[in-house]
Amino acid sequence: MRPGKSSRPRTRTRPRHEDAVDGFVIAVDRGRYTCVLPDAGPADPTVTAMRARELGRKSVVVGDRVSLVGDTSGAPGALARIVRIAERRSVLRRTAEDDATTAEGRLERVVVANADQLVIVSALADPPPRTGFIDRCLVAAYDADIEPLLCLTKADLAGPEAVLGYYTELELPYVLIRPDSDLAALRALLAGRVSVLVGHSGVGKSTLVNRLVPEADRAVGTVSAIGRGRHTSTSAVALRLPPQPHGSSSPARPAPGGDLEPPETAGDPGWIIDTPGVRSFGLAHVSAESLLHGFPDLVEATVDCPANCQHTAEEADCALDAWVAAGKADPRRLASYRRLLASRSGESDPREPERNPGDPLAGS
Ligand SMILES: Nc1nc2c(ncn2[C@@H]2O[C@H](COP(=O)(O)OP(=O)(O)OP(=O)(O)O)[C@@H](O)[C@H]2O)c(=O)[nH]1
Ligand SMILES: [Zn+2]
Repeated sequence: MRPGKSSRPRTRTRPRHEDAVDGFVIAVDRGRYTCVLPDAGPADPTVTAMRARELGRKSVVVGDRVSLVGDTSGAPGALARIVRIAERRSVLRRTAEDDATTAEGRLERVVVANADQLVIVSALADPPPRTGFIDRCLVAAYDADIEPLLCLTKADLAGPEAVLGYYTELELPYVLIRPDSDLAALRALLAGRVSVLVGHSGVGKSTLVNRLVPEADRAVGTVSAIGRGRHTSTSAVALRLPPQPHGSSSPARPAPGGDLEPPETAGDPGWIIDTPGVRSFGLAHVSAESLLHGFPDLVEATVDCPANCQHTAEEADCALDAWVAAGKADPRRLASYRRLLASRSGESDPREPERNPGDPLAGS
């Protein structure tokens, strides 16, 4: 051993990567991972990386915090290697279907790692809001331990009363978006956080993303694409929100939906993750118990249920029926919960066309 050199043992087969740098995965495309380094500004190059073999079968998804070795210069053609994935703060999952007894239902996908917030984008008209879809998203959010935010678009076409009435008991935070609305309240709720946007085709998600991040240039009214003129993709992509002029990123007014205070963010405008391929949230990975947590307005009732109550309509003594009959929750909420319960056990529901697997880019 040469003096002056580190005495730490080095194995030839497993380098320890103490020189690794931190990266944040912003896009995944055919085995190539686009990462940003923590101190990089918007103008700095991104780093393209591949997985190191030592990761085994662990998948790397958008939102992952990783350790990078190799060429992290971001120069054209440079390729780094991902050697570690940091422990995830949250994991947003979906299955292709609801029924865990089918092959598709068992195919569980991690959509995004480390998100703080799930922004459920729903139009108030054209297409009409689908509370079944929103309820699904809420289940996925609570299951992943991610805070939901209801983002109601096309507020110029219809009022939010019906949707908000349905969620009265939940005190869901929400924002209303119209073409001319100033996005300060939404930006305040996005600041300092990583927020995932989900929504059906046509709800105005791409329009909203383009307003929030003009340089993202997401295709509007057609299939969504990553970047300018590139192939279309169904995978998620993280976009850095632009810094706001001083003062406007933390308005004094709270979100109209509740008492949610914007977090103290030291000027970090946050990140949004667009998910063009996610048109539905199959919930086969969510236990019946966790499913109920997507319905906090119903949870309390179930303490009066008989032991092992499945809470289905067939359960004669399920306390949920009395709870709703007594006016303590909206009957439509119970119906929605039971629809999800039923679809998990393989019963199809004609009222929920979003469950039909198909081409997610078909725009239907
Ligand atoms: N009236 C009204 N129309 C809107 C609003 N936001 C978006 N639109 C229109 O709604 C249509 C769909 O918008 P998109 O942004 O493409 O919707 P999307 O959710 O991204 O749907 P995909 O492109 O299929 O992913 C477009 O014609 C938009 O111009 C809004 O706030 N009000
Ligand atoms: Zn019950």
